[in-house]
Amino acid sequence: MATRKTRKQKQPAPARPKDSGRLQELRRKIDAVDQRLVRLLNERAGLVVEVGKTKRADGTPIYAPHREAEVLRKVLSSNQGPLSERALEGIYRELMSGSFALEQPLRIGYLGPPGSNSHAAAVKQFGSSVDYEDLREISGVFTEVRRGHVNYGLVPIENSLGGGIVETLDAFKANAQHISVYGEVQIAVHHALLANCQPSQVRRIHSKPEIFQQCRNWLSTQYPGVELMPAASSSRAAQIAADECRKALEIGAEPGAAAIGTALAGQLYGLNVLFPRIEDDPNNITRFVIIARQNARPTGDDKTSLMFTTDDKPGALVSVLGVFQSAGINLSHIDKRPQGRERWTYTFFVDALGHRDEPTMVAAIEQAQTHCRELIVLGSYPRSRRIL
Ligand SMILES: O=C(O)C(=O)C[C@]1(C(=O)O)C=C[C@@H](O)C=C1
Repeated sequence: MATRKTRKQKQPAPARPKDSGRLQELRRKIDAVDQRLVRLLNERAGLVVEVGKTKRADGTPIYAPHREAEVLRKVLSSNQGPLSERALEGIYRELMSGSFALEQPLRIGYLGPPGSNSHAAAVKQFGSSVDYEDLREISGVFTEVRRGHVNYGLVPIENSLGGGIVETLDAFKANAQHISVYGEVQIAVHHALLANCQPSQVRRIHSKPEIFQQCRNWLSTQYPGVELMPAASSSRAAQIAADECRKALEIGAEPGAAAIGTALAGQLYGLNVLFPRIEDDPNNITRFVIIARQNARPTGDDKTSLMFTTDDKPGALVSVLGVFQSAGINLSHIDKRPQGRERWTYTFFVDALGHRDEPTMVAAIEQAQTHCRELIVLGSYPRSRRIL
């Protein structure tokens, strides 16, 4: 019997509700504004091209944090809304990222691989029009800046929960004569538990030691006794955990490896987010510094980072700090690392509010030096007040 082909009836496409006349009119207006915006953006870009020529002719650094701070201050203070400050700042950061491409392409080194918190901070600060180089160690970021293989580097310096990042402080000790702090960036940091197994199957968690510290309470409640494996960065930890899972599956074993890292690292290396936001403090912030081979100019709202070792005598540290107190200079950060050559002597790291070119700061540094074996100004740079 001949089968009768049932002919598919062509269904009429569901009627799309027509945009109202009002919506069409508003969109026409937006299109007209966009045309004006593009003209204005290119007028700005034309000026930036000229700035680039001038800078290249006289050797002025292309990235100018003091000028960026000024641009953002002026733009944000003239903003009457309804656009939020955050949205406007994001637009301007991306605009200035585009400026680098017009003036001279920039290369930024950070602690990788991609998907790390350093990567997130670098992209928030430098936008999408620069080149990035992911480096394996914090010390490697210093080396590459020093050698000129990258124009700038971005390294974590302290976390609001866990304190100082020892590798960065030690790298400053090793490179202080050649590297300047050129800027700072603060970002909100959220950690996720990433794995390819059920939560109850996790046997081993990889991450950066500082991150274990930032999730200490959560880990001790959820995973007491689980093996914590240190890695150079959280994104490296995600790569390692993903590799271990793959190998376990290949031999038919249970994939018990997990990592603590960003949700982006999970996506990049093929791990699921088992638990998001496991940091003990929901307002977890990490401060990064931008390192360079040049000094940043004053803006009127700056910080100066200093590194010093004191004389081995009672009250030496108090004397140094007292100099800043007497000068009315606020200190926003203090940290210490073993000095390395003599036991129980320390290298101190201090951030003072003000620029190294300001007369009160010049005098205070000179006076502080009299109480130190060695004092090095690591750099002055615009103070960052916003969390990106
Ligand atoms: O004014 C400069 O020095 C510029 O290079 C221009 C510009 C900008 O787009 O406004 C771009 C990059 C700098 O870091 C600062 C500002």
